[in-house]
Amino acid sequence: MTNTLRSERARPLAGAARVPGDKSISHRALMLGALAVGESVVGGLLEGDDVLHTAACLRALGAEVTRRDDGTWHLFGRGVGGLVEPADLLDMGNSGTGARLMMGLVATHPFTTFFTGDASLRSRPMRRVTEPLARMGARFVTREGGRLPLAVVGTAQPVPIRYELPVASAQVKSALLLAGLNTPGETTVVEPEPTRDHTELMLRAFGADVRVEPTEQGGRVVTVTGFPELTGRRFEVPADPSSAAFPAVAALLVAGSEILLSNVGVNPLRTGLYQTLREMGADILFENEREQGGEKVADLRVRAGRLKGVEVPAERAPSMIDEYPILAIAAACAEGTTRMNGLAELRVKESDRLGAMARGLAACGVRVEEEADVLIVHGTGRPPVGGATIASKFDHRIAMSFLVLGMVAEQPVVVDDADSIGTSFPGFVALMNSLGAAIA
Ligand SMILES: O=C(O)C1=C[C@@H](OP(=O)(O)O)[C@@H](O)[C@H](O)C1
Ligand SMILES: C=C(OP(=O)(O)O)C(=O)O
Repeated sequence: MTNTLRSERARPLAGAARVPGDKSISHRALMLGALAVGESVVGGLLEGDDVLHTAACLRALGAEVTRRDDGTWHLFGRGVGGLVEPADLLDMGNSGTGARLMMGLVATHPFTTFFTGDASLRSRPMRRVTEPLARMGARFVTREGGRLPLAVVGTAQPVPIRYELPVASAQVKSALLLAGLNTPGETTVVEPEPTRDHTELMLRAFGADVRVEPTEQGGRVVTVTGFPELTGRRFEVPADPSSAAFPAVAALLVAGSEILLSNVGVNPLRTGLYQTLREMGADILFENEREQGGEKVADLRVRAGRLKGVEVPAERAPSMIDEYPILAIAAACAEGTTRMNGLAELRVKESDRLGAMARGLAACGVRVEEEADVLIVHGTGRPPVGGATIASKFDHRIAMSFLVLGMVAEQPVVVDDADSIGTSFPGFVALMNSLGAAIA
């Protein structure tokens, strides 16, 4: 049976909440803990399905990964190059990050690994990682289109490469840096625009030598030196700014709201949504800004207010790539037109998010235009009609975005299958309802 959810008009949102741990950082903390020598302890880990799949895969690769009753995760790693051949397929579930980073990890180990995932992940492009990893010496057996299921035949004699990313992707960059750990010499990735740098920051914290230099065109050159001695450490995962986006936008849209979201990661390469919302006139404060384990965090205070449409430049996409669905909801309630540029990558996420937002908003009475890589939303400054049932296509961000729309729309919004929310935001419904939503 599918888990249908219905979101009705909310009362003004009030109170404080802490959204779950950052998904990107959680994957990386487990992976580096599995490569480090000695014990690593991770607090605040996201216990969503995507990250739990990564934990299970690392166990299959020989690392000791356990959860204690106090909620901390304890890892005893195998040392760089010490992973062992898994006895079965690795199922990455719904997770593009898990699949692509893990493929990098095993590509420079001398054994064979078989990867699969759910229907959504099996439709996503993998050539973007197999192509550069093949240059390092790994071989791949893939289906038509280079999609999962696929086999990685890892190389015993990896060669370091310098690779220019054709698309800005933190996942591809990270896959290559992780492959570079068990490779002699220096592995270099050139990114056309800066993307989230959690891998670089965490590699350094675990003891690796990582150099980052700007390019003249505004990109970055990232270099990792092979065979570092990674040492186990304690790590506290901040709350996920991509998850905080849902209660934050809900509080902006429901009149009379004021909420506080604590301990949210505000790495500048992740905060494009908050910058855009401020340009739309939103009242969002980053209070008590501080640093935690090499990452910036803050408490977000959000107050409701009127928003106006804006143009979002394509260069901002990497810093808010997962936030366009919820931004489109804010745009639908704003006064005037919002034009979001440079969205080609949205077509290859858990679903075609550009198409899904355009169709869902139109069904809720919003005037939208969809181009190949542009979404244009015409807001009227009044709440949309709503009243539609949205096909979420097992995409967590589509499901959560339309449940937020239901909180302000004239008529309730129904999401046909909300199980996907557990991939990134377990406890979403309870948290939103504790603030004032009516989702059931
Ligand atoms: O590196 C990461 O943790 C992520 C990178 C982004 O993907 P791309 O690298 O495909 O842009 C993002 O969409 C994903 O949710 C998480
Ligand atoms: C795109 C996302 O994740 P992934 O690529 O890891 O599946 C996301 O969380 O929005």
